[in-house]
This record gives sequence, C-alpha cells and structure tokens, in this order.
Amino acid sequence: MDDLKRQAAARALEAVRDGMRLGLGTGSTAKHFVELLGERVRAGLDVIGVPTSEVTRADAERCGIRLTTLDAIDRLDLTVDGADEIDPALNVIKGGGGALLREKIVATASDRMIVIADESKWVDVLGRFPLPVEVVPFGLAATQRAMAKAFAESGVSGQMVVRKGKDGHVFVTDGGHWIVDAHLGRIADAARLAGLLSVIPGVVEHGLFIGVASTAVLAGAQGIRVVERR
Ligand SMILES: O=C(CO)[C@H](O)[C@H](O)COP(=O)(O)O
Repeated sequence: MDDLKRQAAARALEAVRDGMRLGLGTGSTAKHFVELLGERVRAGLDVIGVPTSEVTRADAERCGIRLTTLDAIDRLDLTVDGADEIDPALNVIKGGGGALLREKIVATASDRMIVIADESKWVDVLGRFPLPVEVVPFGLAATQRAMAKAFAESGVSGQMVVRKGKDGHVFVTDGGHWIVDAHLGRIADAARLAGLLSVIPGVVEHGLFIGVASTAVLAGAQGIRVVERR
C-alpha cells in the first residue's frame, strides 16, 4: 500500500514546474510527495510551498523545501494532497489526519488541486469513511444537535464520535478545535450536506471537498489511473 501511495505521489510530481507555488498536503500519501519534492529541490528545482499542517511544515523543512504563507502570497499554482475517499465526480472526503481546515484553505487558494491516493480510496458514493467535522469545543452538544438536523435534512443519519488521539485524550487540531467523526455510511447528496454543515455556527469546517479537486491520481495493482474532473 505504501508503495502505491509513493507511486501516486511520483506521478503528481510530474505536474510540478520550476517557479511554482505549491500547497503541501497532510497524511502518509502527501508525505511521500513532500519527500519526493524535496529530492527535486535538492537537485535544483525552485519552488515554494505552503504546508497544510504543522507535521507537514516539519517534514518540508527537513526536506529543504522553501516555505511561505497565504499572507505573503495571494495564490498557489497547485496543491497536492491525499484523500480518505474520492467519488467519480472527484468530490472528496478529507480530514482523516485532522488537517482538513488548513487543507481546504490551501486547496481553495490554489488554481489546481491534485488528490493522490491508492485505489482503495475510490468509491461510488462518499460516506463509508466517517466524515470529519471540525468544531469549536464551546457548545459541542448544541453543535451536534444542529449537525444531526443537517444530516436528517440531507437524508443521512449516523453516530457522531468526538475524535480521540492515540493518548486517549480528545484530539486537538492545529487550529485548537475538536473533530467530530460522523459515521454516515452513504452520503447520497454530498453537496447538499456540505452546504447545510457550513452554516452551523459551531462548525469550523467539514471534510467534504466539493468541486475542489481537479485531478485524481490513483495507484493500484494494475498501474496508475489519472481522472480529470469533468
Ligand atoms: O485529509 C487528510 C489529512 O487531514 C489526509 O490527506 C487523508 O486522511 C489521507 O491520508 P493518508 O494519505 O494517510 O491515507
């Protein structure tokens, strides 16, 4: 699996050109991209990156990639990031690694987003992977009630679980928020659910990336498949 992730990362690297401003994703697949990009940088490629998490910042620095912020530059040429699920319209669930807020800010500030994954992330319908929703801790119960209403209005239901870290404590994002993982099973109308979640005051951001990814690079046993958004 790890080899497939690296293959997808290597294919995405072919889209990188000298002088590009890049969004650098988070997760095990994106980490391969950062490492491979670092090799190119050490060989003379001139790019600058915006990391989507503190973990990726540390990885990129270790790889010698020059970094900047979205305050210092206005647009990015390309973001390359992993995904938890990708559907045929290239709508995506992200946030399994807890970085969905910065990932969405960076991806939507980019002219193009390539999602890289092994084939197991490709699904007919989103939702088997629990949907991460980043929330503020204040008023959590009220936010969860509003989320349940949004689920009902978009025809889904399921258990909500506040994410815990490996240490057993509540997982805290880079932005200081919590994550509620919603086990919905099958999200028939992801765009509608995304819209309903976005207007809940305690929801900071959700892991549905609707119409954001332009290309998916999927690595499987049969080779690499590149899917462009229609
Ligand atoms: O959204 C993410 C982090 O917030 C990751 O991109 C997603 O969880 C996929 O991770 P991996 O490449 O390790 O399978």
